[in-house]
Amino acid sequence: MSGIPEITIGPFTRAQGSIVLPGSKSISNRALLLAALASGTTTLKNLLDADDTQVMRNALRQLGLSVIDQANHVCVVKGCGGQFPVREADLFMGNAGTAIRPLTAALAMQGGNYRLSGVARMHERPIRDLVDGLRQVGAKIDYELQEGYPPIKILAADIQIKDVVKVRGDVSSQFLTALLMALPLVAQEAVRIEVIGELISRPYIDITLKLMARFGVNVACPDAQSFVIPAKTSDAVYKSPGNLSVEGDASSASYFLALGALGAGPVRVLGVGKDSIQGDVAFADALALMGAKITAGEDWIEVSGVKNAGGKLNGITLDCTEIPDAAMTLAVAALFAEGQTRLNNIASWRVKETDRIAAMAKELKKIGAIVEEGADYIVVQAPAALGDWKSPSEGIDTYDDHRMAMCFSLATLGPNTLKINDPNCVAKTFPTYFAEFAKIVS
Ligand SMILES: O=C(O)C1=C[C@@H](OP(=O)(O)O)[C@@H](O)[C@H](O)C1
Ligand SMILES: C=C(OP(=O)(O)O)C(=O)O
Repeated sequence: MSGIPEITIGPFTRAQGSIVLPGSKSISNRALLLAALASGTTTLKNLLDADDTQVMRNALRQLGLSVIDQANHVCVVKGCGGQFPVREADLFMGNAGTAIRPLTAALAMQGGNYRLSGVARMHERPIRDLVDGLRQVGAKIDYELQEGYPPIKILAADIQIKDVVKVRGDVSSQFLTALLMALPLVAQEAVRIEVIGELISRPYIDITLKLMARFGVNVACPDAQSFVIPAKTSDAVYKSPGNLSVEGDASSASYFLALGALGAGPVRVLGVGKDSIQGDVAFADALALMGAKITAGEDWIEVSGVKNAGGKLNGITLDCTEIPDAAMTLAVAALFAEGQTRLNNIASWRVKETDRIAAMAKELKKIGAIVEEGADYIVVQAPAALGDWKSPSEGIDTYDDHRMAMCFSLATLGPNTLKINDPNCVAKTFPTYFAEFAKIVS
């Protein structure tokens, strides 16, 4: 990433305006892969243009697909009907979990030889539960460096479908998502995927199921831990829906919604609303619980300040397993709340772009917050008085984590100027973040 080393911004007192959200990362990468695997041509509208979707597009092109970017975030994908034209490839997946995990599963069904690697941090992000799931159907996958982590090599193998495939769901839901999207390609008989133990980040599974249904594959869910993939009736199991419009990104919306609460608002996000299929729209409910004034329509949400007369948010205790990404925004909003905010069930933060619990705790403390971290929780208490807010001269470190940079931009609604290091890491999901932020704050 070409990078300016830092930006120094704020302090701001107001936030007001509206923003058209970029496309959802989760929907974009699922739609790209399903369109590639489908029969027919799919025109994707409002596709996210960012690092995570770029690595997916590049990988699909390397695999022999026609993936044509057009103006205004339109992308046209000619599907291959289930079999990638290229049988050997070395694919770079950056730090995109939504690219490497689903693609690994789809490639393991192909009977070709592939290598998948990423940035250094990707090689510290687990993939074992997915590999274990794929090995149950005969996939041959080797770890190149460290057992359980990318880079991985997929070797040509005969896939033998079984009636039950088991997968753990407590480290990442993306492993289940990957199996759900890939197994229909080889399901001569119906296959039941059984989740062992807790399933975190469940709303992302619902996104997967809804998109698979758009491409013609309907998965049954007889109970919360089981998913039944129907037996395939033709070689090309996925069928293009023709056009598919990607919703605005609900996780990206969270920063602007928080701004609407901290800076009196109104701030309106356009592109997600009551009809969204993304779990992170529940961030608006969490913000309401903290005292923000929220209204919503089918495809917009607006925040106009805070309900209570003092104009301050109140701290909350929340189980965040269903909103792991937007929960980070709550941790920084907690800087502006009366009382402490406790975010529970966030162990997965530790295996994402960085160890987000440790990073969040360290940087919030630099600003003057009182923070306690545990294996799977964080407690944040605002600086006691205005005079206790600090503006660290070394700046806020962002750990190559887009969400750290976006979250900490909110702290500029405090009393001080803030230096944010490596702001361009937002390119992972929201390259224009700071330009949009600048339009809203004053
Ligand atoms: O499937 C997805 O699109 C995602 C699932 C979540 O990951 P986990 O399931 O690892 O929590 C989320 O944090 C990530 O940004 C996107
Ligand atoms: C966890 C995230 O990304 P990934 O899709 O790489 O898991 C995220 O965007 O917050």
